[in-house]
Parts: sequence; C-alpha cells; structure tokens
Amino acid sequence: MQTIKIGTRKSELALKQANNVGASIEKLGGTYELVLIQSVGDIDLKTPLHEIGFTGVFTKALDMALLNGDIDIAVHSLKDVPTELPKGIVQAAVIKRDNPIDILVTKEALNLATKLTIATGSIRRKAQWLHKYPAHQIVGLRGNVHTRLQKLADSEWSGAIFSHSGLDRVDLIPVHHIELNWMTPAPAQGVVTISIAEANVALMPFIQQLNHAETALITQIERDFLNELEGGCSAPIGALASIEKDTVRFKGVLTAPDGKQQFEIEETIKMDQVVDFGRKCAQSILAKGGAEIMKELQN
Ligand SMILES: NCc1[nH]cc(CCC(=O)O)c1CC(=O)O
Repeated sequence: MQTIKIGTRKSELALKQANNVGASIEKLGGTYELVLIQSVGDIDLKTPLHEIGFTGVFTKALDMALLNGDIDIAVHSLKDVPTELPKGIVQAAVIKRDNPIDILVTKEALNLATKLTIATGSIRRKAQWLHKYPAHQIVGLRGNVHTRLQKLADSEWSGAIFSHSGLDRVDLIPVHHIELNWMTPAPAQGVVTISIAEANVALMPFIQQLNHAETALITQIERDFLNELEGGCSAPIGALASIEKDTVRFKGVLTAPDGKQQFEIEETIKMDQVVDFGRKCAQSILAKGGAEIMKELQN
C-alpha cells in the first residue's frame, strides 16, 4: 500500500491529533506522512468564528485538498466539522471519544458566587455560563490553545473556558481548573474524525478499521440534534449522548445568547429505537419554545 497522506491544520493540537491517527495507521501495517494545510480559521485569528460567515471555517481547505487528491485523508476535531459535508466528502472513521467536558482554567482558587470576568469565544459557552451565573461578565477569546492560555495569564480575567480533551492532548491541563460537569459540551466535543473523498474506494476499507462504532453512534445522534435545530446558522447548542448497556442517554440544550432562556431535554431510550433519536429530541426542544430562539438567531 502507498504511504497515506494525512492532511491536517498546523496548530499543535491538530498535529497531535493527526500523528495519533498516523500511529494507528502504522499499527495496522501502513505508513503515513503529514501534509500541512492552512484554514481560514487559522489565518483570521480575530473574527469570532460564528461571524466568519460560512460553515467549515477549519475544514474547507482540507476538503478541497481531498477532492483534488493532494491528500488521502483529513483529520479534524469532529465538533469543527459542519453537519452537512460537501458533496464528494464522507466520514470514513471516528476515533474513540476522549473526555467530552469543558473546563474552566483559573489562575487561583475562585469564589464563583462573586462577580467574575470569564473569557471564551464560544457562543455556547458564553450562553450557558450566563444562564448559570447571570451576574458574571463574558469577554471574547480566540486563538489556538497556547495563545488562549497565554492571553489568560496576561489578563485580569478570573478564568477562561477550554475543552478538556483539547488541553489534555497537548499536555496543557493547568493545575488550577474546574471541571464544568453542569455544562453541556458542543456536539461531538472530544472526538477526532477522519474524512475521505467518496471516490477513494481503494483506501476506504483500510481507514474504516479505525472507526469506533459506539463513538460513531453517539456523535451521529448529537450531530443530528444539531442539524435539526440549526438550519445553517451557528447557535448556542450543546449535546451529549452516552451508551449504558442497551440504552442510549441523551442531553441536549439550546440557550439564548444572553443566557436568559434555556431549553433542555434529557431522554433515555433503548438502543434498538435509536433511529432519528437526535432529530426527535431537537423537535421537542423547538416545540417547547426553542423555535423562538432559533428564529431570533437567524435574523
Ligand atoms: N473551538 C476550537 C476547538 N475545536 C476542537 C477543540 C478541542 C478538541 C475538542 O473539543 O474536541 C477546540 C478547542 C476548544 O474548544 O477549547
């Protein structure tokens, strides 16, 4: 078999994720090389992501490279991948999920009952934080993991919110942090995915060996929930599914951007009824009043 060209962004986290996939390819007897590709999300480091104006800020350049054959596979954080893939691109495999939760990195022990300033660039984290701590102030924060940690260190802020898995993969979980178990993570947070060109039928079966079936099932539910709700705009949506024996548990959250309103659903169903579970949960959120929030976000 030919050396597999893995396309990746060049941030330390992206490289780590791509090399982890490469190591799995080697375990299966293959060889790989990395091809570094810049995305719009890496060039424009200022504009909040939800304002950049098209989906796939981190994935589009890699999709193009797949389609024109510059790379064989692309490795992404699944939460950065639009729920609707471009024509000709398919998900070949997802890797077993790491810890999906968000954490608050702080400089010292904090009293959350006081008026604090918390940094995040994510509209979901901001909305859920303000819902729980209405007296707090949120400030914007973008950039890769290193940059964000440095900005926190150089600031007067009390803390900043990060993905646990994102920090953990580059060994950067600081001493002072709080696990935000009450916060519902982004759909597919903590999961790495491998995209491939649909036309690359020769390589598909080999890459599919890397797929973790349970992770594929729960992330499909989370992304169906997102897709059914969002209709093309980015919204403060959280979703987390998990498997317990023969049942699937799901929690989904849609929050108004200012945190004043939040619609939640928590459901458990039998595994054999899982078809369309995510979509049904989204419809229930919309019926409860979530449709109003989505309408406002579209304007
Ligand atoms: N938003 C950017 C992003 N995309 C994927 C990760 C980390 C890996 C993951 O959460 O799956 C991060 C960093 C973060 O959210 O702090």
